[in-house]
Amino acid sequence: MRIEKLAALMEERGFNGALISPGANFYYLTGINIHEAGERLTVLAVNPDGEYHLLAPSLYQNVIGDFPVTFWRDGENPYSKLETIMKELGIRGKVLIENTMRADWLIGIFHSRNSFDPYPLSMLMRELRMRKDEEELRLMQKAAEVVDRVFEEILSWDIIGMTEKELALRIELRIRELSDGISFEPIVASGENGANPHHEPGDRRIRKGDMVILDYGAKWKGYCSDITRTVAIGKPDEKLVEIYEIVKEAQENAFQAVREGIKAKEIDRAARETIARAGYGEYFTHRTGHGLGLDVHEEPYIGPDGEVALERGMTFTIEPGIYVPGLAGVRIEDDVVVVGDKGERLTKANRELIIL
Ligand SMILES: CSCC[C@H](N)C(=O)N1CCC[C@H]1C(=O)O
Repeated sequence: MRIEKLAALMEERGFNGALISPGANFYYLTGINIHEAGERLTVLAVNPDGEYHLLAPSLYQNVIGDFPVTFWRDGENPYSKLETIMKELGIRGKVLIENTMRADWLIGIFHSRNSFDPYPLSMLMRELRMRKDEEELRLMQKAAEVVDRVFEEILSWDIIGMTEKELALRIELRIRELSDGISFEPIVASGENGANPHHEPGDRRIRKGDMVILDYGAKWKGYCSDITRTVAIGKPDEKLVEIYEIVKEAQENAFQAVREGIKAKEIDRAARETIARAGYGEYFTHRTGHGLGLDVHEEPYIGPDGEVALERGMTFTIEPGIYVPGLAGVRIEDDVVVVGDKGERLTKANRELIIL
């Protein structure tokens, strides 16, 4: 069981407990999906002996099932109940805290039981979650198939004249129809807006001569996919074709570098050197990729500082880009898994320059 694996690591590293709020780690450890806990305190407490107990709001009574739990009702003070749970499990001293726990919960916990020294839970969870097992890979493959299918469908839509917002909404709707939901809000960046890698779709209408970056992802039973393709609207300018081909080559070179044992930064280097050699180094303004799983951004990060040595079952994106202010952006992204002496693409949509 995953909670036992966490407890064993806690014991080995000298931690006396862990406090885990809803999110990817909580779901990974319990299989329970707490949707929208919001301000209502919800915490899983685990000790190094492998004992655990959940504190949850009573409105989740019908979601939690057969799990050791104390419920609290609106109007009660949940912090004193959590204090009791922590005392019973002997949680004090070096305690791991979910990195994304809300600050108001943290403050409440500190005030009711301040006898602990906090450490980020990610220190241990990254070791458990970075390598995916067969079942996780199967779910990630399903999430990847959804985004490949959506790309095929986009190619048949009449997108000239649509605003970025309209196209993003249509992509989101289609992802939601085919999967358990989006892994992040789709990015549609047309023309000069493409120079912002995280552009928020706006009212600009897609028109002839544009390069359009489409970056979106689906979720399948919690697991994420994340794909980017850049398409041309009408015959593109020669410079844009040149940029497209450089990004495609950088993405391929990084993919070819994937193998067990190599450090993440070597994958980044393969992409970065390709773009720098072509004279566009200053226009590649982000890391080459990021780990992918229950979170859309997780370890291992594929950047110039990536010291993680790749292992079989690790999953991440490879997504170099070139962003020229005032002109356009091009990014090509696939989801990849390490399978031994090579990588395998989970996303397989056409990477050639497509002119719509
Ligand atoms: C979660 S929003 C961004 C999704 C996108 N695919 C992405 O991860 N990136 C776009 C530019 C770089 C990269 C990132 O590291 O944010």
